[in-house]
Amino acid sequence: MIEFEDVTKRYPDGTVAVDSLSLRIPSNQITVFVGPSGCGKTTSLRMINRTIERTSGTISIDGEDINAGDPVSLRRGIGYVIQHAGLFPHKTVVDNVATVPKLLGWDKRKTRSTAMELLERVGLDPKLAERYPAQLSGGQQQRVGVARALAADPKIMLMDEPFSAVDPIVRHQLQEELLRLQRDIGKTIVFVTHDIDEAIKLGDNVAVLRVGGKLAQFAPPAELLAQPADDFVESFIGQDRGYRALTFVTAEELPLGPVPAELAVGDDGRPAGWHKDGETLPLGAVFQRGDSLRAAMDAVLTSPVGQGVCVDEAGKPVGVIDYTGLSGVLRP
Ligand SMILES: Nc1ncnc2c1ncn2[C@@H]1O[C@H](COP(=O)(O)OP(=O)(O)OP(=O)(O)O)[C@@H](O)[C@H]1O
Repeated sequence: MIEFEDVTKRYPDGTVAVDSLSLRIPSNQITVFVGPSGCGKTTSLRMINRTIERTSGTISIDGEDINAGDPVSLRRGIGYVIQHAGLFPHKTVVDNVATVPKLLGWDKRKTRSTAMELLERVGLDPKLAERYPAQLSGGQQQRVGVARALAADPKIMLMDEPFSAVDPIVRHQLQEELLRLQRDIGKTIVFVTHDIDEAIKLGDNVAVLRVGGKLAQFAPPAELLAQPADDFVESFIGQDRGYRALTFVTAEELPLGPVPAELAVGDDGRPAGWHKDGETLPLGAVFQRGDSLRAAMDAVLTSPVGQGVCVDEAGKPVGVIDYTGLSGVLRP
Protein backbone atom coordinates (compact mmCIF):
# COMPACT_ATOMS: atom_id res chain seq x y z
CA MET A 1 0.00 0.00 0.00
CA ILE A 2 1.14 3.53 -0.76
CA GLU A 3 -0.10 5.97 1.84
CA PHE A 4 -0.24 9.77 1.57
CA GLU A 5 -0.69 11.44 4.92
CA ASP A 6 -1.39 15.14 4.89
CA VAL A 7 0.98 15.69 1.96
CA THR A 8 1.52 19.22 0.67
CA LYS A 9 3.70 20.46 -2.16
CA ARG A 10 4.44 24.14 -2.40
CA TYR A 11 6.72 25.14 -5.28
CA PRO A 12 9.39 27.79 -4.65
CA ASP A 13 7.22 30.46 -6.32
CA GLY A 14 4.51 29.82 -3.72
CA THR A 15 2.17 27.72 -5.90
CA VAL A 16 0.44 25.10 -3.79
CA ALA A 17 0.20 22.20 -6.23
CA VAL A 18 -0.97 19.61 -3.69
CA ASP A 19 -2.77 20.57 -0.52
CA SER A 20 -2.97 18.26 2.53
CA LEU A 21 -3.53 15.14 0.46
CA SER A 22 -4.35 12.01 2.44
CA LEU A 23 -5.22 8.73 0.74
CA ARG A 24 -4.36 5.05 0.66
CA ILE A 25 -3.44 3.42 -2.62
CA PRO A 26 -4.08 -0.34 -2.33
CA SER A 27 -1.45 -2.79 -3.56
CA ASN A 28 -1.91 -4.82 -6.73
CA GLN A 29 -4.64 -2.58 -8.08
CA ILE A 30 -4.93 0.36 -10.46
CA THR A 31 -5.52 3.72 -8.80
CA VAL A 32 -6.18 6.66 -11.09
CA PHE A 33 -5.57 10.34 -10.30
CA VAL A 34 -7.91 12.41 -12.43
CA GLY A 35 -8.84 16.07 -12.52
CA PRO A 36 -8.64 19.22 -14.61
CA SER A 37 -5.37 20.67 -15.87
CA GLY A 38 -3.14 22.00 -13.11
CA CYS A 39 -4.89 20.19 -10.23
CA GLY A 40 -1.67 18.54 -9.07
CA LYS A 41 -1.93 15.05 -10.57
CA THR A 42 1.61 14.91 -11.93
CA THR A 43 3.05 16.47 -8.82
CA SER A 44 1.26 13.88 -6.65
CA LEU A 45 2.54 11.05 -8.83
CA ARG A 46 6.12 12.25 -8.95
CA MET A 47 6.30 12.69 -5.21
CA ILE A 48 5.96 8.88 -4.97
CA ASN A 49 9.29 8.27 -6.72
CA ARG A 50 10.76 11.46 -5.28
CA THR A 51 11.44 13.08 -8.65
CA ILE A 52 9.54 15.85 -6.88
CA GLU A 53 10.09 16.21 -3.15
CA ARG A 54 7.09 16.98 -0.98
CA THR A 55 7.10 20.07 1.24
CA SER A 56 5.37 18.45 4.22
CA GLY A 57 3.47 15.33 5.24
CA THR A 58 4.46 11.70 4.82
CA ILE A 59 4.37 9.22 1.95
CA SER A 60 5.01 5.61 2.86
CA ILE A 61 5.19 2.39 0.90
CA ASP A 62 4.15 -0.72 2.83
CA GLY A 63 4.53 1.22 6.03
CA GLU A 64 8.00 2.58 5.31
CA ASP A 65 8.55 6.31 4.84
CA ILE A 66 9.95 6.85 1.33
CA ASN A 67 12.34 9.42 2.76
CA ALA A 68 13.97 6.78 4.97
CA GLY A 69 16.23 5.52 2.17
CA ASP A 70 17.90 7.12 -0.82
CA PRO A 71 15.87 8.10 -3.88
CA VAL A 72 17.94 6.02 -6.31
CA SER A 73 17.16 2.72 -4.61
CA LEU A 74 13.54 3.81 -4.14
CA ARG A 75 13.24 4.33 -7.90
CA ARG A 76 14.61 0.87 -8.65
CA GLY A 77 11.41 -0.59 -7.29
CA ILE A 78 9.19 1.81 -9.21
CA GLY A 79 8.56 1.77 -12.96
CA TYR A 80 7.70 5.06 -14.63
CA VAL A 81 5.88 5.58 -17.93
CA ILE A 82 5.22 9.03 -19.39
CA GLN A 83 3.43 10.60 -22.33
CA HIS A 84 5.31 10.14 -25.66
CA ALA A 85 7.00 7.18 -23.92
CA GLY A 86 10.20 9.18 -23.27
CA LEU A 87 12.32 6.61 -25.10
CA PHE A 88 16.02 7.13 -25.78
CA PRO A 89 16.04 8.01 -29.50
CA HIS A 90 19.54 6.71 -30.20
CA LYS A 91 18.93 3.31 -28.60
CA THR A 92 17.14 0.43 -30.30
CA VAL A 93 13.82 -0.81 -28.94
CA VAL A 94 15.39 -3.79 -27.19
CA ASP A 95 18.15 -1.62 -25.70
CA ASN A 96 15.54 0.84 -24.44
CA VAL A 97 13.73 -1.97 -22.64
CA ALA A 98 17.02 -3.29 -21.27
CA THR A 99 18.05 0.06 -19.79
CA VAL A 100 17.32 -0.68 -16.13
CA PRO A 101 18.49 -4.33 -16.10
CA LYS A 102 21.78 -3.08 -17.59
CA LEU A 103 22.09 -0.47 -14.86
CA LEU A 104 21.44 -3.20 -12.32
CA GLY A 105 24.32 -5.20 -13.82
CA TRP A 106 22.33 -8.22 -15.04
CA ASP A 107 24.26 -10.48 -17.39
CA LYS A 108 23.81 -9.79 -21.08
CA ARG A 109 21.91 -12.92 -22.01
CA LYS A 110 19.39 -12.61 -19.19
CA THR A 111 18.90 -8.93 -19.96
CA ARG A 112 18.20 -9.59 -23.61
CA SER A 113 15.88 -12.53 -23.05
CA THR A 114 13.91 -10.55 -20.45
CA ALA A 115 13.64 -7.59 -22.82
CA MET A 116 12.43 -9.80 -25.68
CA GLU A 117 9.86 -11.50 -23.42
CA LEU A 118 8.56 -8.16 -22.28
CA LEU A 119 8.15 -6.88 -25.83
CA GLU A 120 6.00 -9.88 -26.56
CA ARG A 121 4.04 -9.37 -23.36
CA VAL A 122 3.06 -5.84 -24.29
CA GLY A 123 1.93 -7.01 -27.72
CA LEU A 124 4.91 -5.97 -29.85
CA ASP A 125 6.27 -8.00 -32.73
CA PRO A 126 9.82 -9.16 -31.83
CA LYS A 127 10.84 -8.07 -35.33
CA LEU A 128 10.64 -4.47 -34.10
CA ALA A 129 13.33 -5.08 -31.47
CA GLU A 130 16.19 -3.69 -33.55
CA ARG A 131 14.35 -0.59 -34.73
CA TYR A 132 14.83 2.88 -33.31
CA PRO A 133 11.92 4.68 -31.60
CA ALA A 134 11.46 7.10 -34.51
CA GLN A 135 10.69 4.07 -36.71
CA LEU A 136 7.69 3.10 -34.58
CA SER A 137 4.12 4.40 -34.38
CA GLY A 138 3.01 6.36 -31.30
CA GLY A 139 1.12 3.34 -29.96
CA GLN A 140 4.12 1.05 -30.46
CA GLN A 141 6.36 3.55 -28.68
CA GLN A 142 4.00 3.58 -25.71
CA ARG A 143 4.13 -0.21 -25.55
CA VAL A 144 7.93 -0.04 -25.49
CA GLY A 145 7.62 2.51 -22.67
CA VAL A 146 5.48 0.10 -20.67
CA ALA A 147 7.87 -2.80 -21.37
CA ARG A 148 10.81 -0.66 -20.26
CA ALA A 149 9.06 0.27 -17.02
CA LEU A 150 8.34 -3.40 -16.31
CA ALA A 151 11.87 -4.60 -17.07
CA ALA A 152 13.19 -4.71 -13.53
CA ASP A 153 9.90 -6.21 -12.30
CA PRO A 154 9.03 -3.28 -10.03
CA LYS A 155 6.22 -3.65 -7.50
CA ILE A 156 4.90 -0.23 -8.40
CA MET A 157 4.24 1.40 -11.77
CA LEU A 158 3.65 5.11 -12.13
CA MET A 159 1.99 6.09 -15.41
CA ASP A 160 1.61 9.76 -16.30
CA GLU A 161 -0.88 10.32 -19.14
CA PRO A 162 0.75 7.41 -20.99
CA PHE A 163 -1.94 7.11 -23.66
CA SER A 164 -2.78 10.77 -24.24
CA ALA A 165 -0.73 11.34 -27.35
CA VAL A 166 -2.21 8.56 -29.49
CA ASP A 167 -5.39 8.48 -31.55
CA PRO A 168 -8.63 7.23 -29.94
CA ILE A 169 -8.55 3.77 -31.53
CA VAL A 170 -4.97 3.05 -30.48
CA ARG A 171 -5.75 4.52 -27.10
CA HIS A 172 -8.63 2.10 -26.66
CA GLN A 173 -6.34 -0.81 -27.62
CA LEU A 174 -3.64 0.30 -25.18
CA GLN A 175 -6.21 0.59 -22.39
CA GLU A 176 -7.51 -2.92 -23.08
CA GLU A 177 -3.98 -4.25 -23.16
CA LEU A 178 -3.09 -2.60 -19.89
CA LEU A 179 -6.11 -4.25 -18.25
CA ARG A 180 -5.15 -7.61 -19.75
CA LEU A 181 -1.54 -7.20 -18.66
CA GLN A 182 -2.60 -6.18 -15.18
CA ARG A 183 -4.66 -9.37 -14.83
CA ASP A 184 -1.34 -11.25 -15.24
CA ILE A 185 1.07 -9.05 -13.38
CA GLY A 186 -1.06 -7.53 -10.60
CA LYS A 187 1.20 -4.51 -10.02
CA THR A 188 0.38 -1.54 -7.87
CA ILE A 189 -0.32 0.97 -10.63
CA VAL A 190 -0.84 4.68 -10.12
CA PHE A 191 -2.15 6.22 -13.32
CA VAL A 192 -2.62 9.91 -14.10
CA THR A 193 -5.11 11.15 -16.68
CA HIS A 194 -7.30 14.18 -17.28
CA ASP A 195 -9.87 11.94 -19.01
CA ILE A 196 -12.65 10.78 -16.69
CA ASP A 197 -13.70 8.00 -19.09
CA GLU A 198 -10.20 6.58 -19.04
CA ALA A 199 -10.20 6.83 -15.23
CA ILE A 200 -13.51 5.00 -14.96
CA LYS A 201 -12.44 2.31 -17.38
CA LEU A 202 -9.03 1.57 -15.86
CA GLY A 203 -9.31 2.38 -12.19
CA ASP A 204 -10.11 0.00 -9.36
CA ASN A 205 -10.13 3.28 -7.44
CA VAL A 206 -10.29 6.84 -8.71
CA ALA A 207 -8.99 9.92 -6.91
CA VAL A 208 -10.64 13.06 -8.26
CA LEU A 209 -8.55 16.18 -7.60
CA ARG A 210 -9.66 19.77 -7.92
CA VAL A 211 -7.49 22.75 -8.82
CA GLY A 212 -5.50 23.80 -5.80
CA GLY A 213 -4.44 20.20 -5.25
CA LYS A 214 -7.29 19.12 -3.00
CA LEU A 215 -8.85 15.68 -3.04
CA ALA A 216 -12.50 15.90 -4.04
CA GLN A 217 -13.35 12.18 -3.87
CA PHE A 218 -11.60 8.82 -3.65
CA ALA A 219 -13.81 5.90 -4.60
CA PRO A 220 -14.25 2.93 -6.94
CA PRO A 221 -15.68 4.05 -10.30
CA ALA A 222 -19.16 2.62 -9.69
CA GLU A 223 -19.45 4.61 -6.47
CA LEU A 224 -18.15 7.75 -8.12
CA LEU A 225 -20.87 7.49 -10.77
CA ALA A 226 -23.61 6.60 -8.32
CA GLN A 227 -22.70 9.03 -5.55
CA PRO A 228 -20.52 11.94 -6.62
CA ALA A 229 -19.34 13.69 -3.46
CA ASP A 230 -20.28 17.20 -4.62
CA ASP A 231 -21.19 19.40 -7.59
CA PHE A 232 -17.60 19.60 -8.77
CA VAL A 233 -17.27 15.81 -9.06
CA GLU A 234 -20.70 15.54 -10.64
CA SER A 235 -19.91 18.10 -13.32
CA PHE A 236 -16.46 16.60 -13.88
CA ILE A 237 -18.00 13.17 -14.49
CA GLY A 238 -20.25 14.81 -17.06
CA GLN A 239 -23.33 13.59 -18.88
CA ASP A 240 -24.92 10.15 -18.87
CA ARG A 241 -23.82 9.29 -15.37
CA GLY A 242 -26.73 6.90 -14.82
CA TYR A 243 -26.27 5.15 -18.14
CA ARG A 244 -22.50 4.81 -17.67
CA ALA A 245 -23.06 3.35 -14.20
CA LEU A 246 -24.74 0.37 -15.89
CA THR A 247 -21.25 -0.74 -16.91
CA PHE A 248 -20.69 -1.76 -13.29
CA VAL A 249 -23.90 -3.75 -12.80
CA THR A 250 -23.88 -7.28 -14.18
CA ALA A 251 -26.58 -8.85 -16.25
CA GLU A 252 -26.59 -11.77 -13.79
CA GLU A 253 -30.03 -10.94 -12.36
CA LEU A 254 -31.85 -10.43 -15.65
CA PRO A 255 -35.01 -12.57 -15.98
CA LEU A 256 -34.28 -14.27 -19.29
CA GLY A 257 -37.10 -15.62 -21.42
CA PRO A 258 -36.80 -18.89 -23.40
CA VAL A 259 -35.00 -18.87 -26.75
CA PRO A 260 -37.77 -18.17 -29.32
CA ALA A 261 -38.29 -20.30 -32.42
CA GLU A 262 -37.70 -17.17 -34.55
CA LEU A 263 -34.02 -17.13 -33.58
CA ALA A 264 -32.01 -18.54 -36.46
CA VAL A 265 -29.23 -20.82 -35.24
CA GLY A 266 -26.25 -21.87 -37.37
CA ASP A 267 -24.72 -25.36 -37.70
CA ASP A 268 -22.31 -24.50 -34.92
CA GLY A 269 -25.26 -23.91 -32.56
CA ARG A 270 -24.62 -20.15 -32.42
CA PRO A 271 -27.32 -17.58 -33.12
CA ALA A 272 -27.15 -16.26 -36.66
CA GLY A 273 -30.09 -13.88 -37.06
CA TRP A 274 -33.87 -13.58 -36.75
CA HIS A 275 -36.50 -15.22 -38.97
CA LYS A 276 -39.16 -12.68 -39.75
CA ASP A 277 -41.72 -12.59 -42.57
CA GLY A 278 -39.74 -15.08 -44.66
CA GLU A 279 -36.52 -13.11 -44.27
CA THR A 280 -33.49 -13.51 -42.02
CA LEU A 281 -32.72 -10.27 -40.23
CA PRO A 282 -29.30 -9.54 -38.68
CA LEU A 283 -28.79 -10.72 -35.11
CA GLY A 284 -27.58 -7.57 -33.36
CA ALA A 285 -25.21 -7.65 -30.42
CA VAL A 286 -25.26 -10.56 -27.95
CA PHE A 287 -24.25 -10.63 -24.29
CA GLN A 288 -23.23 -13.11 -21.60
CA ARG A 289 -24.49 -13.48 -18.05
CA GLY A 290 -21.30 -12.01 -16.58
CA ASP A 291 -21.41 -8.95 -18.87
CA SER A 292 -22.71 -5.58 -17.75
CA LEU A 293 -26.28 -4.35 -17.91
CA ARG A 294 -24.98 -1.86 -20.45
CA ALA A 295 -24.01 -4.78 -22.73
CA ALA A 296 -27.45 -6.36 -22.25
CA MET A 297 -29.13 -3.06 -23.06
CA ASP A 298 -26.98 -2.72 -26.15
CA ALA A 299 -28.09 -6.20 -27.26
CA VAL A 300 -31.77 -5.21 -26.93
CA LEU A 301 -31.27 -1.89 -28.69
CA THR A 302 -29.38 -3.42 -31.63
CA SER A 303 -31.76 -6.37 -32.08
CA PRO A 304 -34.14 -5.85 -35.03
CA VAL A 305 -36.91 -7.56 -33.04
CA GLY A 306 -36.19 -5.90 -29.67
CA GLN A 307 -34.88 -9.11 -28.11
CA GLY A 308 -31.32 -9.25 -26.85
CA VAL A 309 -29.76 -12.70 -27.01
CA CYS A 310 -27.82 -14.03 -24.04
CA VAL A 311 -25.21 -16.64 -24.96
CA ASP A 312 -23.05 -19.02 -22.91
CA GLU A 313 -19.26 -19.28 -23.01
CA ALA A 314 -19.48 -21.38 -26.16
CA GLY A 315 -21.56 -18.69 -27.86
CA LYS A 316 -24.79 -20.76 -27.77
CA PRO A 317 -28.06 -19.00 -26.91
CA VAL A 318 -29.39 -19.51 -23.39
CA GLY A 319 -32.25 -17.02 -23.39
CA VAL A 320 -33.46 -13.58 -24.43
CA ILE A 321 -34.38 -10.33 -22.78
CA ASP A 322 -36.68 -7.61 -24.10
CA TYR A 323 -37.47 -3.99 -23.12
CA THR A 324 -39.97 -5.03 -20.46
CA GLY A 325 -37.53 -7.44 -18.82
CA LEU A 326 -34.83 -4.78 -18.87
CA SER A 327 -37.00 -2.06 -17.40
CA GLY A 328 -37.88 -4.29 -14.42
CA VAL A 329 -34.19 -4.36 -13.51
CA LEU A 330 -33.46 -0.74 -14.39
CA ARG A 331 -36.31 0.44 -12.14
CA PRO A 332 -36.44 -2.00 -9.26
N1 LIG B 1 8.14 23.58 -11.14
C1 LIG B 1 7.03 24.26 -10.85
N2 LIG B 1 7.09 25.50 -10.30
C2 LIG B 1 5.96 26.19 -9.99
N3 LIG B 1 4.71 25.71 -10.17
C3 LIG B 1 4.60 24.48 -10.73
C4 LIG B 1 5.74 23.70 -11.09
N4 LIG B 1 5.29 22.53 -11.61
C5 LIG B 1 3.95 22.57 -11.58
N5 LIG B 1 3.53 23.75 -11.04
C6 LIG B 1 2.15 24.18 -10.80
O1 LIG B 1 1.56 23.28 -9.88
C7 LIG B 1 0.21 23.03 -10.22
C8 LIG B 1 -0.01 21.55 -10.40
O2 LIG B 1 0.74 21.12 -11.52
P1 LIG B 1 0.73 19.60 -12.03
O3 LIG B 1 1.62 19.49 -13.21
O4 LIG B 1 0.98 18.71 -10.88
O5 LIG B 1 -0.80 19.46 -12.46
P2 LIG B 1 -1.51 18.40 -13.38
O6 LIG B 1 -2.82 18.15 -12.72
O7 LIG B 1 -0.64 17.25 -13.63
O8 LIG B 1 -1.75 19.24 -14.70
P3 LIG B 1 -1.83 18.79 -16.26
O9 LIG B 1 -3.03 17.90 -16.39
O10 LIG B 1 -2.03 20.10 -16.95
O11 LIG B 1 -0.54 18.11 -16.58
C9 LIG B 1 -0.08 23.87 -11.45
O12 LIG B 1 -0.64 25.08 -11.04
C10 LIG B 1 1.30 24.10 -12.04
O13 LIG B 1 1.34 25.32 -12.74
